[in-house]
Amino acid sequence: MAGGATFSDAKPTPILKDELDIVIPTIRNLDFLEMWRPYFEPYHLIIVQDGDPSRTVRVPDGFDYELFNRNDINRILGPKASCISFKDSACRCFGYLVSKKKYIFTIDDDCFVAKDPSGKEINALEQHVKNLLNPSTPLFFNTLYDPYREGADFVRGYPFSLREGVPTAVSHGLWLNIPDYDAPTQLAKPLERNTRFVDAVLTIPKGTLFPMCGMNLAFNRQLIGPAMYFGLMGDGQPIGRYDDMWAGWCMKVICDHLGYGVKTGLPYIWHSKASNPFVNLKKEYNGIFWQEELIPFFQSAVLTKECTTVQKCYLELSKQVKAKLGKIDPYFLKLADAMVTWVEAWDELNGSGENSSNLTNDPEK
Ligand SMILES: O=c1ccn([C@@H]2O[C@H](COP(=O)(O)OP(=O)(O)O[C@H]3O[C@@H](CO)[C@H](O)[C@H]3O)[C@@H](O)[C@H]2O)c(=O)[nH]1
Ligand SMILES: [Mn+2]
Repeated sequence: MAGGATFSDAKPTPILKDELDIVIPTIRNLDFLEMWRPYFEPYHLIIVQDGDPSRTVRVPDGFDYELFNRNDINRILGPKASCISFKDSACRCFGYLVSKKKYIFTIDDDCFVAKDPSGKEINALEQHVKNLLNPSTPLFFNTLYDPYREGADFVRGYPFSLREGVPTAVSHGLWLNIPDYDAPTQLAKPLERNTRFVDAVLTIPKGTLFPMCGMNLAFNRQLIGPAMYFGLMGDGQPIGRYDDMWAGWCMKVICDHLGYGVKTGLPYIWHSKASNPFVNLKKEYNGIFWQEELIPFFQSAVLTKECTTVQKCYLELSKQVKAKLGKIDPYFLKLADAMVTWVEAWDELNGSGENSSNLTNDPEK
């Protein structure tokens, strides 16, 4: 062909390369990154080292990262460090605080690259970005799942007035192999593994809460960052393994109020490690019965029209936590205060977000 097209052999720039940070909480070495290298190497990592700050975390060569241990958290936040959990994966939210990027992907260090039924490796980061850059449909359920996906669309009867969708704030990925079961379920079904790959992304309808798991999660930090506080857990706290749940409930109430969407489904990661169910039972047991009162609280939480920014919504929620949940346990009074401290720390490091209510509805902007 005369003058045939020429193709440079330059690799395409990884999507959102300079707009996304990968946040990893860890008490281990990070050899797991070797498997993720093709997907993560172009991105900046924020490693939050939990536990003993004098321990050295081994990070494979070639990654661009910042590492923060407890000494760094205390140095950067001063007294406000009290809102960041110690000896619990909830510490990861410090990474959201110090990031300067528009998007966050957080992943646990026992999560590996999964394969789809065809045997192809799943680029979890790429799928999360697709989920975040495409709108959500929380106001009317599309029975053919994600209408913005290649080869799908809105089905007959779907109102055209709603087909623009709303900006997506959170993309909640799932897990093959070890599913995110609570301790009682883990104890009852120790050998159960999740082998079911469901090729779907769903928007969680407005007004519906869900159990958000933090091990394979991405979000638009600019839209919803101040709400992604992983509640006080671990050392000195009467509850554990409910940090991500707490964040998910607060976040969803605020997304519903501000008109943002939350998706769940693809991408899958391979969760390799079943943590000890007996240890988990000790951590979770308060949460297992407290949640029977927490869920109705969030289901009935009302945010007024004065709540025009995420911070204002979050501070209003913390007031309601203090007023209505303190009777369950004094822990919730401490948690309500920690929620305020988190917003203060967020505003100190990132500005008050007064203009965040003027965010465009264009998920690209
Ligand atoms: O004290 C700690 C314990 C762990 N980490 C880091 O946090 C993640 C998760 O740790 P792990 O995989 O051991 O914990 P899981 O029982 O699988 O639970 C996690 O998965 C979700 C719930 O199922 C939720 O994300 C976690 O609770 C790893 O990166 C550890 O290194 C920590 O920082 N501090
Ligand atoms: Mn795990």
